[in-house]
Amino acid sequence: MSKRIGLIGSGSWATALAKILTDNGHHINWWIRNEETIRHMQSRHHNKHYLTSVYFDTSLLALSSDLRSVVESSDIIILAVPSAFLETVLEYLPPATLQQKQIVSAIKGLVPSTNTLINDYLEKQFKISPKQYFTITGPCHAEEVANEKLSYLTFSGTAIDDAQEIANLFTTPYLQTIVNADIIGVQLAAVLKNIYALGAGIAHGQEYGDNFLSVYITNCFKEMQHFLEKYEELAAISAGTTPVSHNYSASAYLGDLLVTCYSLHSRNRTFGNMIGKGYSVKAAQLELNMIAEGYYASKSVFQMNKSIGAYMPVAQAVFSILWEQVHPADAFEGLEKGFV
Ligand SMILES: NC(=O)C1=CN([C@@H]2O[C@H](COP(=O)(O)OP(=O)(O)OC[C@H]3O[C@@H](n4cnc5c(N)ncnc54)[C@H](O)[C@@H]3O)[C@@H](O)[C@H]2O)C=CC1
Ligand SMILES: O=C(CO)COP(=O)(O)O
Repeated sequence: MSKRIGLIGSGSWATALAKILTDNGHHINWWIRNEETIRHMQSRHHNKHYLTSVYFDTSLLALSSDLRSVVESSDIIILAVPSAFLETVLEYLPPATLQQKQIVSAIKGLVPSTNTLINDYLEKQFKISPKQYFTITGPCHAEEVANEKLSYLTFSGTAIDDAQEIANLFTTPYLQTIVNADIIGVQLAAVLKNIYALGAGIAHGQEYGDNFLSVYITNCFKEMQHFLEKYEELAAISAGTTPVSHNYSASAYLGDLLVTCYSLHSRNRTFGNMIGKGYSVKAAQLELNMIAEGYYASKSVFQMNKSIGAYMPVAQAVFSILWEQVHPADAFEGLEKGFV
């Protein structure tokens, strides 16, 4: 019997994932927070707020604002809400309801209140074991999925056969899937690239050009590797093992950094661009009306890095602009001389 799929969230990414799954003929139990969005989807067959051009075969959708019933009627639970809302969304869900389920995080962020990876949060709060946990990462903007532009997603899980089975649900003519066991590395790479893309937007807003941007991204990539190496060194010391290495040239690493820094679809880049042009954080958030994960991530990574001790001048500069009111021109001037 095929596994029942539950999707949690109704922003751009959840809507894109629902399109991919329903294009493959899969039925989805879909948790949508807002009853009005559900009614609109039922009567007009699309999400009135996100990816409005995507129309659904609603006979494949069981829409509900009751999270517990969606979870209880599904075997695979896909989390696709912004990291900042994850704790509130799951707040009243009894941990027992998630047992025996496969949990797939499509979130590119850390839990901001504790600066933890999603798998660590789920293990602590819901006793989700590493074998139950999977991630979806890779360079893929929801808007291009809506237009069926060929894209690649990476499915990671320590239970590699299960990760492959989950990836197969998503493989379509416009979506290729890649599978690996690297859940920690791909999550951290996704968190960091959001910070760097936000910084790329700031640089653009400050009127730096393409030449600078390429040097900026090169240095961000180095910084990402350095952070991950230090992170793995510490993890290995505490586990008494040898450090894990990552395939940094894979598309979930370099590819996602590039697309998010360059693409005009990127919310992080757009948000940064406004900051670079002089908007306040509040004004940029209101104007964007979507979530730029890099805003929260810059603070979480700054705090995490107090114990990791990686040399991260770019992430530090983005943090100082967003959270310490340092002027973008001053922060970027500080970076200019150090780039290689
Ligand atoms: N949009 C994209 O192309 C991609 C997004 N992602 C990741 O997917 C995750 C979700 O992002 P998007 O769907 O793009 O976000 P979005 O900005 O498109 O949607 C925001 C969602 O948050 C919900 N929301 C707003 N306030 C809330 C609250 N107080 N409590 C609970 N929910 C609330 C909104 O209803 C909406 O469903 C993020 O971690 C993002 O990094 C990953 C890959 C691609
Ligand atoms: O993760 C993404 C592309 O791979 C989406 O990035 P943004 O959140 O910046 O739009």
